[in-house]
Amino acid sequence: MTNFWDTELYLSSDKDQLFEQETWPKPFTFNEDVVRVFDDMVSRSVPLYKEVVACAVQWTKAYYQPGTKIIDVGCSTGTFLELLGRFLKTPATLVGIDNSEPMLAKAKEKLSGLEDTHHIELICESAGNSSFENSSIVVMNYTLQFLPVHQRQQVLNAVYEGLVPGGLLFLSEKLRSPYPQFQETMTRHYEAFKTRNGYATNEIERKKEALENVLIPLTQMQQVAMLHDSGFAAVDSLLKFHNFTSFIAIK
Ligand SMILES: Nc1ncnc2c1ncn2[C@@H]1O[C@H](C[S@+](CC[C@H]([NH3+])C(=O)[O-])CC(=O)[O-])[C@@H](O)[C@H]1O
Ligand SMILES: O=C(O)C(=O)Cc1ccccc1
Repeated sequence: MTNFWDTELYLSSDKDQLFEQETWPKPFTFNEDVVRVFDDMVSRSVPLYKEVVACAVQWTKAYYQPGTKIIDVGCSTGTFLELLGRFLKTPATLVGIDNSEPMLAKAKEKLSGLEDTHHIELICESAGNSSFENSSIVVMNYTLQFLPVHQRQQVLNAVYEGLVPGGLLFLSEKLRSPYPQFQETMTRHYEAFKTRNGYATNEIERKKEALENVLIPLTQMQQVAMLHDSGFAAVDSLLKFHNFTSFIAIK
């Protein structure tokens, strides 16, 4: 098998040209049009996307406890679960949760090759209603940021409650700096990253408007405080590029 760090993610979608067209999703939502281009959109819009997914796999392999569940909240098209399923040798129960039906339809297709090895469950529900019972791994990459701010603590509380002792939460979020000057510079550098990845200025501006009040970033201090308040004692950050950060938290 290919060396882990040389392996490619299983990405399959059309090119993201949504915000170049006459109409675009405003407010932003994960509808069929977005799902059709999602893998290209996420990999060109999230800094270090491949590295984050790969790190989530490595940490999952390090903290997985046989007989428990591995849950990906906001699993989208199943990219993390697919990479994990290929590299996790012990048969496991892999659970993908997402509230977008078209995302899960895509995930089902992507994960179909792993059904002989792993037990796969795809659940269409809002993370606010999910149970995390008997899980040793909960991955939540760029999903909490889409929940209303007042619901986030309750979801993290439920994750903490559901994890078995020694269990891991791997959380990635788009954050904002509490210092306006840093926030402004970070945004500029993030937009330059999108430009380098082929997005035109009007695409960047339109998407920014569409995401207003939909993707609500917290500061790192607010996010870490929420993790501690839900019960996690050990919380650390693992990767950060501009305003995108990944955290690990152990029960
Ligand atoms: N309340 C909710 N409940 C459940 N799912 C939700 C909710 N709100 C949004 N979603 C789902 O969360 C996912 C967010 S994308 C995650 C990327 C993935 N983790 C990846 O690593 O490829 C990140 C991004 O698009 O920036 C989408 O699939 C939504 O349908
Ligand atoms: O924050 C942004 O500007 C993004 O484009 C991140 C993102 C990536 C994929 C779907 C929605 C938001």
